[in-house]
Amino acid sequence: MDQSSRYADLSLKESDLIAGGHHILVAYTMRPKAGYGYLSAAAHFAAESSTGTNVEVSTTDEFTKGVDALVYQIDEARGEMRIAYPLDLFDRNITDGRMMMVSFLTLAIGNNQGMGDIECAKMIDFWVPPRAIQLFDGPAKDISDLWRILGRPVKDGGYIAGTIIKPKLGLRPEPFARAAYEFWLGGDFIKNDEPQGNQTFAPMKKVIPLVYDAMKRAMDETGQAKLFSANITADDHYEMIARGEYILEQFGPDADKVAFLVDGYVGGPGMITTARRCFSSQYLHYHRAGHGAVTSPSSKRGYTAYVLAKMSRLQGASGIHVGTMGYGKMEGEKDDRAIAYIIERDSYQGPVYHQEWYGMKPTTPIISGGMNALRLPGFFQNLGHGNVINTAGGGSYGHIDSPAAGALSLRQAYECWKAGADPIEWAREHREFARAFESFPGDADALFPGWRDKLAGHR
Ligand SMILES: O=C(COP(=O)(O)O)[C@H](O)[C@H](O)COP(=O)(O)O
Ligand SMILES: [Mg+2]
Repeated sequence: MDQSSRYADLSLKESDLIAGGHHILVAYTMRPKAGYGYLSAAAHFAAESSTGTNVEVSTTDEFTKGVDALVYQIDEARGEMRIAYPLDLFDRNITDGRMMMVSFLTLAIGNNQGMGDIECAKMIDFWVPPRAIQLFDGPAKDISDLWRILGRPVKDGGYIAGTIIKPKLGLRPEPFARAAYEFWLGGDFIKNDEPQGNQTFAPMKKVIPLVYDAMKRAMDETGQAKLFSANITADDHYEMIARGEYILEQFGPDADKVAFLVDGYVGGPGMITTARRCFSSQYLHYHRAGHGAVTSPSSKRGYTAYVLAKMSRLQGASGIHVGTMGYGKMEGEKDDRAIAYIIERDSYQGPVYHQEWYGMKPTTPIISGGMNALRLPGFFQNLGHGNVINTAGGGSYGHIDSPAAGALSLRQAYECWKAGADPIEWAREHREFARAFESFPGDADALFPGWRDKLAGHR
């Protein structure tokens, strides 16, 4: 059945839809299966994503048609379509009338992901009107809160040197806390790796008091504040709250130095909102492990990493992983910069839509995955600034001198970029940075050919 007379209106102008502010606009790449026309497949997609199904139903009335999603633009040659979703389609809380991300996802990237006449469809951008910006929580805390705790300027407070406790699993409580202490002697921020929680060999109620003790000792030793991002991910929201409350109680007077990490892609929007609303005084760290299943450029379905990051700001993530833009170990490209810019700026032209955030707090880009001091100067050069959290697990615990030296090498790498200095020259004056060349010789050879000769006598 061709539904294009009802679910498509190619005379609609995007500028009018934006000026009206009554729709969420979504851009997809889409290919129909062989034998299906582009517009009729797109219209069926819009029907399944809003009011319709594959046949006409007798219960439809005139009001129903007013909340149809409408295909307003197609480009068959490029395989792209754009759909306008009326705001009224989206579910609202009974408690406070607010919008929820899960409703956006069930419509805009729900049943339409498995349709018989659609070969593949992937969301590449979306635009939310001012009213929807008002109705999503947005972040409660942002990087300025961390800078304040660290005693830095609250604007452009700069690079936060972080790590992930490694090995990923298999440390018992004492070695875990020791690993934390050793990094904090040189760095600012430690996160649980995303699967670390309450394993039987490292029970949270043993680990957390030891981590707090390690933090206090590191703060005494260095005279600096330290930050810990604790994983409270759990299927059951009561369990998440129990973990969060336990951790805050244990950190007592230093509870402001605790962030909560949530595995938000595998856990879903409900987990993020549980953390956002139950612990609105804590920095909310969105870990996106698993996202590659839908965001990878090799995946022709799902949504992009840009879309994931943009959604996380609406949901209220204080920070989200944005990849390493080709400088680390995970998939990524230099122009993944957009993923950082859309969450940290108040106004940004994305791949399709220009978004205004109307003062919604920013979400920090968290740079993680195979990073070390040698890879950082190029990374900052590409991004154009260093106001990020960087967590380097292997890059810290893989430093041949110590985790503290690993942490210092990261900070020195930031300072090298900030000074506009040549990394080899910088290494002559900065020992921990120089020793990163010895620690990661494969990277050193690839990034700084001839480094051995140039640094000879300075190591
Ligand atoms: O544990 C790590 C990195 O460890 P290491 O520093 O040892 O590589 C993170 O889970 C990934 O970086 C995910 O980040 P992203 O979602 O940005 O890819
Ligand atoms: Mg990890």
